[in-house]
Amino acid sequence: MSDTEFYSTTVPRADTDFTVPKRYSELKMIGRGAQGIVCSALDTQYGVKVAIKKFMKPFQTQIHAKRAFREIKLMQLLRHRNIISLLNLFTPSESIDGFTDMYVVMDLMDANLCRVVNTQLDHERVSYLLYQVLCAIRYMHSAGIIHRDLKPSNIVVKEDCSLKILDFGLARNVGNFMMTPYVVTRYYRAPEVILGMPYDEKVDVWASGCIFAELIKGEVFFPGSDHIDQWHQITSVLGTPDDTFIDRLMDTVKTYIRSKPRVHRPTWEELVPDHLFPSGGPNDAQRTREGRDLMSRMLEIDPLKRLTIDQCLQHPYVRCWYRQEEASVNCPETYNHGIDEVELNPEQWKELIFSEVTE
Ligand SMILES: O=C(Nc1cccc(-c2n[nH]c3ccc(-c4nc[nH]n4)cc23)c1)c1ccco1
Repeated sequence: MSDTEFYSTTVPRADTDFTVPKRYSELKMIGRGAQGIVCSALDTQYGVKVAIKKFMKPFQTQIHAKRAFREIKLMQLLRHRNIISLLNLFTPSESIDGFTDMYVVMDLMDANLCRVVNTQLDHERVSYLLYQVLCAIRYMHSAGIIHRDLKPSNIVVKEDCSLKILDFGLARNVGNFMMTPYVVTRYYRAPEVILGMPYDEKVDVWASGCIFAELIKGEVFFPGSDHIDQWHQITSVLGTPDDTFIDRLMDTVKTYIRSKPRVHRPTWEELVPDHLFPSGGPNDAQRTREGRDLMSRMLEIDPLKRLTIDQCLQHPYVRCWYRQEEASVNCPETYNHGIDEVELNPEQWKELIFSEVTE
């Protein structure tokens, strides 16, 4: 197998050790994801800092295996400055019999967007962060991928305000059933997903709009406690949608919504008043008007009325950042969703993932 020299090191605070090639040193724990533990490290071969994520027995269950395999395939397929990239992939196991752990090496960023949403950001930073989210999502759509689970915890940033999307959301046919103790965050789920309607790329525009509103408001815009409450939050803030949308719903849902008292539609000046936006800059008043306008067109309950990603990128609030190489570049290949539908047993997943890691 590989002629790489490995060494084992216990990472402070992490309840597991990392067995990695000697080129990686100074491992420090930085986070714990649903699939495994993440460390920062120094890649002495290039003199750069990297993030290393350890997947423990990624083939143990169908859900873990499918998600791990999909994540690797997508990181290999998607090459965009606003999407986390795969720098290295390895396992210390010499043979498939001993194969247990897999390690993924990625760009190291400075923080999760969760850490940033409740800080006071000026229009320049807010619009630049939003622009980068839109570029990443547009690029994923060009590869035939709809994220469906975009949220601040899946986004990482650097001091210079550069941003990368961390993961690739949910596979098409996977519901949001997860046995792990992690709570599924639904605050960013589009109305059509909550109401079980057919959905398309517009679901990612909704999520981006929710993240934008959170950056401005400093707190979650639609904090639903569960599925039904998520719908209540949305309608209590935006008002009951008009009949053109409700008529397209399934009868049971239509009856339910019509059974509720109609909520009046507030103005967007009432929803996000000026004082929530950055002020004090020379053209902040103009930027606030542009920002509120874009937000209102992203957070349209009816996906048919909601802006497309390309229309968002052309909006004055973010158009100032527009550059072809990131805002209109397309992924040269489309993702083969067949991978998401394949059902394998743990032994088959183990072989498939091992071959992917060692090829
Ligand atoms: O904490 C620091 N950085 C930090 C903070 C939060 C995320 C990342 C991060 N960068 N790259 C990644 C790739 C994957 C993940 C991931 N988290 C779950 N799953 N995957 C996370 C990252 C990095 C730090 C301290 C000193 C210098 O940086």
